[in-house]
Amino acid sequence: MKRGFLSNKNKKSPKSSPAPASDPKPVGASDGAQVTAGFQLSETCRPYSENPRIIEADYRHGQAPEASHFLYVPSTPGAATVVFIDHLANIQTISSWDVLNRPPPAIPDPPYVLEASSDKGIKMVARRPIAIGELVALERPLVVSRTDVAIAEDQSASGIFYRAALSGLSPATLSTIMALRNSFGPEQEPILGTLLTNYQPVIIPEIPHTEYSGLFPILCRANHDCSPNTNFFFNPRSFTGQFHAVRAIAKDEEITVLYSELAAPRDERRAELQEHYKFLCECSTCSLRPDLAEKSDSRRRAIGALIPMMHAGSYADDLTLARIEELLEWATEEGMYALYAEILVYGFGLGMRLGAPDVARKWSQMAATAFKILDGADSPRLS
Ligand SMILES: C[S@@+](CC[C@H](N)C(=O)[O-])C[C@H]1O[C@@H](n2cnc3c(N)ncnc32)[C@H](O)[C@@H]1O
Repeated sequence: MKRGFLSNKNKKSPKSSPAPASDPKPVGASDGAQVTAGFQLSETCRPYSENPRIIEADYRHGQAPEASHFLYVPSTPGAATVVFIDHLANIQTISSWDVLNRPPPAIPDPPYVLEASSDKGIKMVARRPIAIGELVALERPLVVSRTDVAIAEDQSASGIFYRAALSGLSPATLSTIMALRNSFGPEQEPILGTLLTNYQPVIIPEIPHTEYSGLFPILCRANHDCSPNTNFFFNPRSFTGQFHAVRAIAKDEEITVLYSELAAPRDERRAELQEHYKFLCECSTCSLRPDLAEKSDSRRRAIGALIPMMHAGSYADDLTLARIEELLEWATEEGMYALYAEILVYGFGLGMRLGAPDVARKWSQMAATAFKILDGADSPRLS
């Protein structure tokens, strides 16, 4: 899956009313607000409930269904390690989830270390060989925000909204967030710049049709590669972000993940990465010599052309099993493991349509194996 971007940059608040004239100030101590220097609830915030600890982000929205609220977990003032930013109805749903009261599972002997890189800031590196399908890293998010969160214009560019949202987190959590990389310069408010640099996509099946972004403070240290060696999967059962190795990773090899659209030619991938993450990709695929780069581009284009049909479940009349075989081979050689799995599912459908049940069965089994490698045994795609 493509990395999640916030789509809130110009999102208007649900109901606009005049901005308050004065600077933001903390609400009274009696409401239990954790106030950290520079991070405080704005004067448009007001407590909604103490346990669960929910703050209405902007009372000027009145009872608008899409008015933003903050939920802090755990509720104890000063102890929160996660903030959820969402509409009230979803916030109330989330606050009832027992999984958030349980510690996440731990990997006893994590196979990675974080190191300084010569050119990319911090990087994640394998400290021992990692097997294909191995769970590499796992952690809870510190921030989970719906991607289309409504923020009043007077609170967005100034950072008031996000300072308020983060103000209820524990000081240690806040420090962790503020130590993360911000690849945006003065063009972006610093907290939003940090979130945009590091967010990963979160799908919460219990809340369908809503996209979320999550801030995972270790996972976000992994750099991008156009043929990544891990897949990011958000596991709703444990409410954790996870990296699963999609091929064997050697000791000392950098652990990478995908930030961009895989099935796009190099120039498009680079343009997208430059725009959203402010770097020029020089991964091995982007650094191929011209003839090989052209070959890679045409293969990725061909796979990309299939995606709308895969999503629609439609099949061209002239599509053959041999063509699917060819695309599977290209996806493997291009290191596009997530798309390889999707093509297998699509090929299963084609095999059934063309009266080739043996081929269909083989691809269905291979798809199940691929999903287990990509997401682990909890993959929703295995059911
Ligand atoms: C989510 S952070 C990754 C971790 C980051 N290296 C750090 O120091 O925390 C994203 C930022 O890392 C850098 N980055 C990630 N992948 C890169 C790559 N393949 N080449 C160069 N810089 C990269 C870019 O500055 C990008 O905006």
